[in-house]
Amino acid sequence: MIEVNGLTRTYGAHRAVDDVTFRAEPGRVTGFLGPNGAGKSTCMRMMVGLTPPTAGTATILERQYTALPNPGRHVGVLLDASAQHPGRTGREVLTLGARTMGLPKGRVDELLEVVGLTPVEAKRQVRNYSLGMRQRLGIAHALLGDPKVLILDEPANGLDPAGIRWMRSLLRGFADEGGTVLLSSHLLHEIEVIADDLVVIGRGRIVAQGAKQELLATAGTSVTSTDNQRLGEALAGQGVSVTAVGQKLRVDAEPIVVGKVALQHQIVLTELTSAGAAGLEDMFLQLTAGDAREGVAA
Ligand SMILES: Nc1ncnc2c1ncn2[C@@H]1O[C@H](COP(=O)(O)OP(=O)(O)OP(=O)(O)O)[C@@H](O)[C@H]1O
Repeated sequence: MIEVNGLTRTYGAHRAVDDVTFRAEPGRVTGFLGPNGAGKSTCMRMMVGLTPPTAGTATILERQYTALPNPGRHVGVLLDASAQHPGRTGREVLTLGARTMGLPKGRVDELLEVVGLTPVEAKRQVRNYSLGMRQRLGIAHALLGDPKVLILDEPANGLDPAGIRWMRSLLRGFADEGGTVLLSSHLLHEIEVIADDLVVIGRGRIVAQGAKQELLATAGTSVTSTDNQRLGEALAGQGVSVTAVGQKLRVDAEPIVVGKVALQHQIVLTELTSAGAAGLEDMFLQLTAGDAREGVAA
């Protein structure tokens, strides 16, 4: 269990993290979502004692991280996969970790196998690792002490699709055995498959949180038609809330309501679905609007 209460961090006049409160429960994967610069990493750094909070508290297994004896045996942390000493080999990194935590040497080989780093790769210096290999090494390091809690900052960064699938099943298995997982991402679709709960942060503040299924249920309907303008007006005329999202409309009503209104007004629908994850993504973009940096669309 991770409990964060009123966590705040200011840098000068800038509130990087502003009164953040949430819990990550055992047996569940909690996705910590937000656009670039929202405050995810700063929050996670405060949880593990690397950045002192301006106000508020964070406890892991009911204690502050810095008060945990042999913390690696309780909490696995991966904040920056590139933070390892580049001159050490992967095996050396894990061996050092195992020694610090008082673990048998055999644990290193076990973990290398778990994360799919081959013996040849384990002998290479970290400077020659790809980002995906560094993430695997970081996950191995986080799992080394057989912790009950995992705190992972953007662990999918640099992993290929097979790697992302592997990581998902690894974290699912960890949570299914009663572990607590908190993982951050700025990409919803990356963690929507695996997360049970979501905490959405924008400009340092929590903008939404709850069980993913409940958030999905509130995501409404996604619709496209040959005349979105008229359809939007017709729906609004019936008191239904409508938001334009790109080429689509997101409607706070069941698909059947949208279909009936379209029929009444003789508007041809080209797509009509429960918004589901796409709706959640729209919601995420709206909730964090103003935080996202606009760029040239891909
Ligand atoms: N040491 C620092 N000094 C000043 N400002 C900082 C410092 N660390 C973070 N910030 C600011 O705090 C805000 C939150 O940054 P943070 O790295 O926590 O965001 P994030 O959600 O993890 O973003 P990303 O998805 O890009 O990793 C940003 O505006 C950042 O510039």
